[in-house]
Amino acid sequence: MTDTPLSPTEFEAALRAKGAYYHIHHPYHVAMYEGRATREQIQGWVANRFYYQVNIPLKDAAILANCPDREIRREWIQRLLDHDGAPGEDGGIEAWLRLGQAVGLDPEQLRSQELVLPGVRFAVDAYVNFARRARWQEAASSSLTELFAPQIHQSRLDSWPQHYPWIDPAGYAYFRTRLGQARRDVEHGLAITLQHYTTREGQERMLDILQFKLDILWSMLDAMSMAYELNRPPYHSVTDQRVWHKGISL
Ligand SMILES: O=C(O)c1cc(C(=O)O)c2c(n1)C(=O)C(=O)c1cc(C(=O)O)[nH]c1-2
Repeated sequence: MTDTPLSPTEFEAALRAKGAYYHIHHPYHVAMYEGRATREQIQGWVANRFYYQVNIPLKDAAILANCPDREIRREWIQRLLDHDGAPGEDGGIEAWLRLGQAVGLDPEQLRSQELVLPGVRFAVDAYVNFARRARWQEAASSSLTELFAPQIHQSRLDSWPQHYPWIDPAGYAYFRTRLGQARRDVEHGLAITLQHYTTREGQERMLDILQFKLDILWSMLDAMSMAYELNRPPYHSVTDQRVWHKGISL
């Protein structure tokens, strides 16, 4: 491997090239987008993704906790407010609960996490734990899968209403709100990343970190494919009960 660092333009292009592995290309996502998903598959996705939603603020709080730079914290804290809601306002988690209702799920069932598959839980937990332990710049840059997120939110807004008339359109507000929030997050995350990784070794490491994050998103959908497409949820060969753990609080 050469030691010559990539220029900021080349480095950004290398990051964007990782979009080839974004979960927008996962067969589970493609099926949802193309209108081939069943009601149970959509509900399973919404219920499992809820675990990602509730963990994003924990992940961002971990980044804040590790970051000594006040200017960065002042901007980063917006991400917590986006999901948790500023005082007196609803945030993304409430919006996701409304998406749940729109697809026929009871908010209490989402909150109970009883549908969250172990594979999804482990993948999301890996993201939060990485943010707790990594240098804040590395954890911040791992959010850059959001480079590709506006396109995936837009794909749902464009295709779901026509394919799934049974979904209450009020549920789509989350995707619409994220279009702008993700673009703003990316601007900040990209600025931190381009400034922090100036050696070739560092840049290669960052590309590995981005792949780790892509693996998390892909693995979540793999677990959902097993459960809801192949009808092989955990322990399917021994029971049809959801016996798996629902999170161990420490
Ligand atoms: O629906 C999606 O496919 C998707 C993907 C991602 C992502 O790429 O990590 C995020 C989101 N949505 C999202 O809604 C969101 O708030 C979010 C925060 C982050 C992050 O890493 O900090 N990713 C994502």
